[in-house]
Amino acid sequence: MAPKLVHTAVQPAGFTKPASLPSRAYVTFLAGNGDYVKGVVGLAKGLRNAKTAYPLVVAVLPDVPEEHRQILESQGCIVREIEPVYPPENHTQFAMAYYVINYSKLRIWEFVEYSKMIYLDGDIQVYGNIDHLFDLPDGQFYAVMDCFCEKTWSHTPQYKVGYCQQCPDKVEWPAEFGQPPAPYFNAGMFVFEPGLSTCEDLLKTLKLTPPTPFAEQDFLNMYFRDIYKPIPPVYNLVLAMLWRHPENVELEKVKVVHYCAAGSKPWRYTGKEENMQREDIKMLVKKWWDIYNDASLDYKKPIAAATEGDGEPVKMEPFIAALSEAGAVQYVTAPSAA
Ligand SMILES: O=c1ccn([C@@H]2O[C@H](COP(=O)(O)OP(=O)(O)O)[C@@H](O)[C@H]2O)c(=O)[nH]1
Ligand SMILES: OC[C@H]1O[C@H](O[C@@H]2[C@@H](O)[C@H](O)[C@@H](O)[C@H](O)[C@@H]2O)[C@H](O)[C@@H](O)[C@H]1O
Ligand SMILES: [Mn+2]
Repeated sequence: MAPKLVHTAVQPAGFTKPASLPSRAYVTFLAGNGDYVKGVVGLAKGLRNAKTAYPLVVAVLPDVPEEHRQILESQGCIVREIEPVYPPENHTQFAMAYYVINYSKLRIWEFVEYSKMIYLDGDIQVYGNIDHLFDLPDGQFYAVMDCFCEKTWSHTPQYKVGYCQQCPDKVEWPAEFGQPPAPYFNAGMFVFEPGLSTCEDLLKTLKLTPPTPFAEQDFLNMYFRDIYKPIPPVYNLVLAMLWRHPENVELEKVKVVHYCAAGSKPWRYTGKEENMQREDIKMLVKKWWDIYNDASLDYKKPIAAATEGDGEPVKMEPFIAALSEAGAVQYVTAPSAA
């Protein structure tokens, strides 16, 4: 079913897309009326800070309140409502109970006005320009490999034998277990091509696939297994890599940070959970807040170019001066951090 266009998709400045570029956009997913909207505001400002040429589309579930949608639009986001997607009836124990809502992420394959998109979780921040990923060859699914060492993986055979794809030589995959697991990606960030037939097939296949602990991440890994191409961890630093595989991380080169470790969501950070008092974690949380609170990164609505009758552009300065004197012109600022 074609996505309901709840808000007219405008090409906001700050994400100005040169006319010649093919239709590309970043896309994230927002559910509920809770605090993840802060994550998405931070992401929108981070992409602006990284000087991306492309807009940020936010796929929102119907339960995202109008106030949150307006906050996102005031930050230059293109807000698109999607229909929820639920897994088949199941008694699966998801790694996190709320993962059941994450299957709705699959709706982004319906955004066919874009030829290529980069999906980013709302708890991700972009610290360096990654627009070049849009130029990766079509027909593949690009994402960063995950790590199996966190407790969230304790249900798996690899966790039980201490095998991790991040260090395949450290613990041999036991031959009696058969083939080692195929390369497995973290579904917080990926480069993909929307397509209605792919979307239909995803949803049809989902109906026949028993849910598993990592919900849509497991499903996407199974579905795209044959065209999955790993990309370097600089494009999605799963924070646990800092203590699980520091030898695989060059923090100064990291462009994308994924605040998915327990206790690391910056807008909820208390520092109480395991690993949360690490200097690198505290630095990365501060880095996120510096962008979130930076008013210079708030979206500034472009003033529509007006022209005199003879087609000459009108000089806007005098009008702006008069309006600002009257206190009528102000830029929307991000919601308070409170
Ligand atoms: O209450 C919620 C939970 C999740 N999400 C979205 O779903 C994504 C995946 O969830 P999360 O990042 O918490 O999973 P993790 O990567 O931490 O396992 C989030 O980044 C958000 O974009 C949301 O909008 N509201
Ligand atoms: O719904 C399943 C979720 O699975 C993933 O969560 C992470 C997180 O659980 C970490 O705590 C684990 O350590 C990590 O391995 C795991 O991938 C994605 O980041 C998220 O976008 C979503 O797909
Ligand atoms: Mn995440």
